[in-house]
Amino acid sequence: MFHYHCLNPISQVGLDGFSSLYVQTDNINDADAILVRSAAMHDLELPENLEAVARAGAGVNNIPLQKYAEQGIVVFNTPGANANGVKEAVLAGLLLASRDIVGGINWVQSERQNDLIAKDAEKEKKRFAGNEIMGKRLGIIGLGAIGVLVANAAARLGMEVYGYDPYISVDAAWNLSRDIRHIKEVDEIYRECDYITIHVPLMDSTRKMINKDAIDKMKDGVVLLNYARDLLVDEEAVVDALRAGKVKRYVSDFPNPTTAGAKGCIVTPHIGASTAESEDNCAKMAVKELIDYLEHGNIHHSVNYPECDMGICSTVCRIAINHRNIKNMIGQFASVLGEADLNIANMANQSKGEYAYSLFDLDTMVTPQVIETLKKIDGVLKVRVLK
Ligand SMILES: NC(=O)C1=CN([C@@H]2O[C@H](COP(=O)(O)OP(=O)(O)OC[C@H]3O[C@@H](n4cnc5c(N)ncnc54)[C@H](O)[C@@H]3O)[C@@H](O)[C@H]2O)C=CC1
Ligand SMILES: O=C(O)C(=O)COP(=O)(O)O
Repeated sequence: MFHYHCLNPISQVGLDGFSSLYVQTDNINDADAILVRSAAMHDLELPENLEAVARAGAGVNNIPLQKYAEQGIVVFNTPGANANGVKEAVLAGLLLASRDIVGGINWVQSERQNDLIAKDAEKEKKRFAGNEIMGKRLGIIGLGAIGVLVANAAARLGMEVYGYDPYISVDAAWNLSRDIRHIKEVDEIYRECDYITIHVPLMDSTRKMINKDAIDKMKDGVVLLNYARDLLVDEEAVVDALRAGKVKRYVSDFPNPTTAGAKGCIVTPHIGASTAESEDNCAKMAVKELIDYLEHGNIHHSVNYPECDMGICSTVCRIAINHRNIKNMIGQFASVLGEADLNIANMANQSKGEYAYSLFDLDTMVTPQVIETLKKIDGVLKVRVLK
């Protein structure tokens, strides 16, 4: 029996993927697994039995990945599962920044008692006039799951799309329309584009990457869109640039005291992935990842441990070991198992950065003493026995 705890509301369609082996608990301290969306986990006291965390979404800046890896806790996310939801929100952002749709709607609301509204609308509408996006140049920084969808959709709407991503994955490159211009220096995006949208993860290396220097290089009247994370942008600098007329509009999905209400900012309350479809997709993928890890020890889409898959165990038992990526670990595991007269039928070992993961399928049941010996090896962070 496994217990899971939800730190945020998680779509029931996804949770229905858990079998009767799983019970939802309100007490986080009972949890073997946690499902989370954007709740901040940095200061959270960790439950003792916690094996895994699944982020039903893409961004993992709310989770202390290294600290969890140190404790052998595998953190998953759900790559691409909410990308279409965000893509559609970005398309809305492009249009909201180009046409004063919100101003127009507000005017109609304010005039709702006016019997002459139809006639007055024809007089007033020039105040809400805008421009079209067709033919304009859109720069996309970050061509992952979301950036690629935005690029292809914008190209289909007639925009000239420039894409920049020095670390683009092979899959993303295959999915990118051939109409997208491959940009190798981000400055070219700053220099040439009428609209710039950012789709990179928040990490130390990307924090405030859109700063005053970058804005100074941009075209006058540029529109910036940020559906990724507010901390990627120096928003004080953006507000100054809006005041100076350098930036025309800043569209963001992350309200904070700097941007909420600031002139020229169009801010939504982090709703990029808040669609029924995205919420269901993320929850379904997260639940699948947890089940495969808790029951079979397989790791898919982890952000702090390597991919590792040995399918379903067809021998007597499987041992899963989370450990440091240092030399002679496999040698030590094999000698402990050999000395205990246990034959390794199948094994896998994968590493990612400082951490590694090993699976051993054995022909005989392992004893608690052998598990204790494995746990004592320097560099071992967690040992589990699975059937
Ligand atoms: N507003 C919302 O509700 C949502 C926001 N997000 C945010 O969007 C971000 C991106 O999401 P996905 O596209 O799904 O992630 P992804 O991991 O598929 O793509 C990120 C891309 O950024 C690229 N990248 C990393 N550093 C870069 C740099 N310095 N310059 C250019 N490219 C760089 C990577 O190579 C990768 O291709 C997430 O990390 C999250 O913060 C994601 C989903 C929903
Ligand atoms: O997936 C992401 O990175 C998001 O920002 C979506 O966050 P949410 O699940 O809507 O709280």
